[in-house]
Amino acid sequence: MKQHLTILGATGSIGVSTLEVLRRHPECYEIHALTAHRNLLGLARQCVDFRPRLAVVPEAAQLDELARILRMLDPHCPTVLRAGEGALEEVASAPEVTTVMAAIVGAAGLASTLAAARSGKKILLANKESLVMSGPLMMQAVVQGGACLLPVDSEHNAIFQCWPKDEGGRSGVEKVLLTASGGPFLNTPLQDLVKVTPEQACQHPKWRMGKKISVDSATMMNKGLELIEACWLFGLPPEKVEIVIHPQSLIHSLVGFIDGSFLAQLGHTDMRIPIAHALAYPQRQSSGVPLLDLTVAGPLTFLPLERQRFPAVALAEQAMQAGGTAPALLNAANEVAVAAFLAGHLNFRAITDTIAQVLDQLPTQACTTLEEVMEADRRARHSAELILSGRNPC
Ligand SMILES: NC(=O)C1=CN([C@@H]2O[C@H](COP(=O)(O)OP(=O)(O)OC[C@H]3O[C@@H](n4cnc5c(N)ncnc54)[C@H](OP(=O)(O)O)[C@@H]3O)[C@@H](O)[C@H]2O)C=CC1
Ligand SMILES: CC(=O)[C@@H](O)[C@H](O)COP(=O)(O)O
Ligand SMILES: [Mn+2]
Repeated sequence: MKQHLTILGATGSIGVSTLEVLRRHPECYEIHALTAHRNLLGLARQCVDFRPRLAVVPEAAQLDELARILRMLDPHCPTVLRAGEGALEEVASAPEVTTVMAAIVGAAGLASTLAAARSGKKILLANKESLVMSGPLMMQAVVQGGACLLPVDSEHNAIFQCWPKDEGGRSGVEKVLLTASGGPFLNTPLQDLVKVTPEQACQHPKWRMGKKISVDSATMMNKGLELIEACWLFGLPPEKVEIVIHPQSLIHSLVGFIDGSFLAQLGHTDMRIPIAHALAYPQRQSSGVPLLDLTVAGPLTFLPLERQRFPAVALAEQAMQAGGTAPALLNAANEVAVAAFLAGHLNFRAITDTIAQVLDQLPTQACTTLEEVMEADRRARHSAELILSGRNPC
């Protein structure tokens, strides 16, 4: 039976890789909807190529321009255009949709991912921020909605592939080893980190990704978010998730067992592998990526995490331990600080300093609803913006 897909964030790095995998298997997939934010030309081209039933943008004011571009590229394209926040949730939960690729970046993806969970979809989760912000709420929505949450993030997809398949689902697991490349500044002298540029921070040594996640990899907030993501996906306390630096990024993560075995997943640094895996699960399908030739891969090296260089990891661990709104505050402060860094308004080191200040200033509260999570998100953004504008937040 064909899967009917909505791709949230179709114009991004993950969205484009997803479409490349789908193109290989036209007999298996039908595209219900593609969504984008600013890249209207990219979205229109995808509509011409893939003929989704719907194309969605966040703002009604963008619709005329999108329609004009689409008419110019292909006057006969049958895709219907929609706009508005509600439209994202609608295409994530429509009854005819079986599968949702959650690949919007940041908190903007939360409501639509949650809608997919509540309506029982197969969710391919790239948008880690939505799970970080709303852990218990999202996991409860998955269970109550009868959804199937499959990790696409390369590390979590690797862990999922190595995870025991017994009934309870965790027999004999001692810990999880989350591999980290170390990012572009693994060997940069610490005193030089204040002057690194957004261009340098976005030059990830192993992966081509969107700008926000690239900066997160450089500060290693990406690994902090992934630690929280792993705790929710696999039901682990943070102390069972260990981060190890693996600069080659060929082992995507490992599961360690009480008998002394490690299971690891290896492959090229190409997101089509975890995307193809999650799409076809529990079957396998070709991704377009060949197997790694181990005789030419070179040595695989591992180093302990240098905590002084990457203070973001401790901030994420503290937020996970604190629970409640703390991970949402962490995520929102990070999004504001990364955007300020990318805009040239903040030095690289000040990203984590800003997040630490926000977490110090705002109390952690219990939260059980989407509205409470979004309120925490708003408070942290406000607080971070006041800090960045040099005013004293109250
Ligand atoms: N890239 C990768 O290899 C990996 C990414 N991830 C995660 O996947 C997610 C996507 O990352 P990536 O593809 O790199 O990011 P990109 O920046 O490349 O793409 C982001 C996508 O989200 C859309 N978008 C951005 N803001 C909004 C908004 N406010 N409302 C609706 N849509 C929006 C963008 O639209 P437009 O382009 O039209 O503006 C684009 O389609 C992130 O959560 C990231 O952490 C996880 C593992 C690996
Ligand atoms: C491809 C992927 O999953 C990214 O999250 C990647 O892991 C980033 O690399 P590092 O965060 O390890 O630098
Ligand atoms: Mn990852």
